[in-house]
Amino acid sequence: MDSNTTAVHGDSSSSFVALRQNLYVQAIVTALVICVCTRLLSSHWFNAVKYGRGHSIQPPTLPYWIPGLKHGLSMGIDSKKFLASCLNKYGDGSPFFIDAAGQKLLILLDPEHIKGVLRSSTELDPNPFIHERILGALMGSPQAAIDHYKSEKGNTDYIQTTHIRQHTTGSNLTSLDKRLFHVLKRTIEPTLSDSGWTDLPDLYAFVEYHVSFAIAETLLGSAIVESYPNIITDLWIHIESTDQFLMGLPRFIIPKAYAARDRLLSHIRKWSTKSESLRHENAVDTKWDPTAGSALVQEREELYGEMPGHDEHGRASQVLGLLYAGTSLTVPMTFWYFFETMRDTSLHDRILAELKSQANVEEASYNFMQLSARPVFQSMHAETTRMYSSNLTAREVVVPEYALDAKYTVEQGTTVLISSKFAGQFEPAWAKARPHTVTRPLNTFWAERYITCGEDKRERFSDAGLGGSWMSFGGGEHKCPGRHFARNIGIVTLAVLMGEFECELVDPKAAHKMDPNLKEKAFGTTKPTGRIAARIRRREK
Ligand code: HEM
Repeated sequence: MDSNTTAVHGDSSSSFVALRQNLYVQAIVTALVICVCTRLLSSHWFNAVKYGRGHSIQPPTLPYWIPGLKHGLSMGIDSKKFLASCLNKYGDGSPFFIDAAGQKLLILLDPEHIKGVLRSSTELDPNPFIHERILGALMGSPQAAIDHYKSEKGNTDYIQTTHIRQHTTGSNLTSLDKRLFHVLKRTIEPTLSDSGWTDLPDLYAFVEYHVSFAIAETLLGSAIVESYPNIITDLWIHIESTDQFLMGLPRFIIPKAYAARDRLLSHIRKWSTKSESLRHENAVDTKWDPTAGSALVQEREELYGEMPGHDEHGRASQVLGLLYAGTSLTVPMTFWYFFETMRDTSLHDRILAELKSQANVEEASYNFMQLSARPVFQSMHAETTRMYSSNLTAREVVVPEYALDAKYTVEQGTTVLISSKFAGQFEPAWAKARPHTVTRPLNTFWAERYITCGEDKRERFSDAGLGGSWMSFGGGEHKCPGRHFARNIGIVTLAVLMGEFECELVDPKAAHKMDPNLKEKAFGTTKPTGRIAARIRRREK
């Protein structure tokens, strides 16, 4: 080969490489131009709808960069953070859509819109989301059970909500409180050293384990928690995988989450079958039984057992649903309820005095009914859930059109989402509804935010006027039926950790540094950002 040929080959190959590079560059530039134009156009549409006049129009969709996919990529990468960043940037009260590749989600923050939506249970229904996503995708209910919930005869939601409410109020609640108190005390006791303090290197993990265990045993009985030592670990793997299950991710992407759920469902199925045969033999204590559990779950098993699609598989998913509902938000709330009390010396002393005033020495317990009526416990619990409970309330529009206000209307099939944490931090609405509540900024914990004083100078708890702003338990017909139990779980935990034991932070200043950024995620468990060291001992009486 002569040098000329080599030169020609060299020239042509380098110009080919240059051409190819040029094509890549062109493709990248074209994609960038398309994205920038899409962003400019979608911003223009967004502003035109948001600031323009109109009647019966759809709320605007947030600006996006990628045509077709729109917000799909950001939602897929981290929906909790993406939703929070949208609310931080565009959360001035105007409704807006997020469009994840065609799946449109309407985000509300204005309390007037929120109240309207929660009141309109005929037009906006949580059940389509609950049946398909929560009971189907998250709890693994069999299709036959889901078909029954969706059928015209399936008024299961009403039945279960009424039933839970009945079992978590009045004297039934007192029985649950007492059981919980004894289980919590019993499980913590053997972990303490015989003399002096016991170190707790991670206070959150300590509270998470013991409170979850106490709730599980109170609801389901002692047999299942004893025969399945990893129940709490598996439960929290399942809870922490909620958004992946809801997105419908398959088993090969989240194998650990599916394995944990499989184990939970399999143990619950065995438990359910055993409980059923004991109940049929009339061999259970119907108030609370070590194997069959609380009256609440015994009756619930009977109720579901009579419904189509509810063999042990259908029932097990429902039991998992109850265990999940009873722990996923309650346990982190209980941690913050206790932690906020511990780190404020005057609040700590006040709460301890209240606990002592309701101690029942003969029964070695407390009058939880009285404690739960005390304004400070109620207000503190409302404040804890306002700040730390990070849940989304969901509704689906089930009528052809729903008018949010004079300007905006949404179509059938629209999913509406409300973030309790962002509603709880939306200062203009709080200031307008109850100016006194913003005497201290909403990004700080104020135990007495909901306490009012009447003419008789008596303190009262009041959430009047705050519907749509403080909505940690949702609202309307579907308002959380377990909310009284949730509050009392907090009170029982204070009675055990403060009244029966003494607990203190090793380094309160270091603990403050573990405070999470509350506006970083729109939903998901709110935990401290690192381990909080504490110590515990028996209280001298
Ligand atoms: C601090 C703890 C808790 C919080 C923040 C909480 C919050 C909520 C919220 C926001 C809803 C949706 C309400 C709506 O759509 O309007 C809900 C529903 C529900 N909660 Fe709770 N909850 C807690 C504890 C509990 C407990 C302890 C139980 C039961 C033992 C429970 C059982 C339920 C059930 C069954 C529903 C579904 C109601 C329905 O579909 O109509 N929750 N909860």
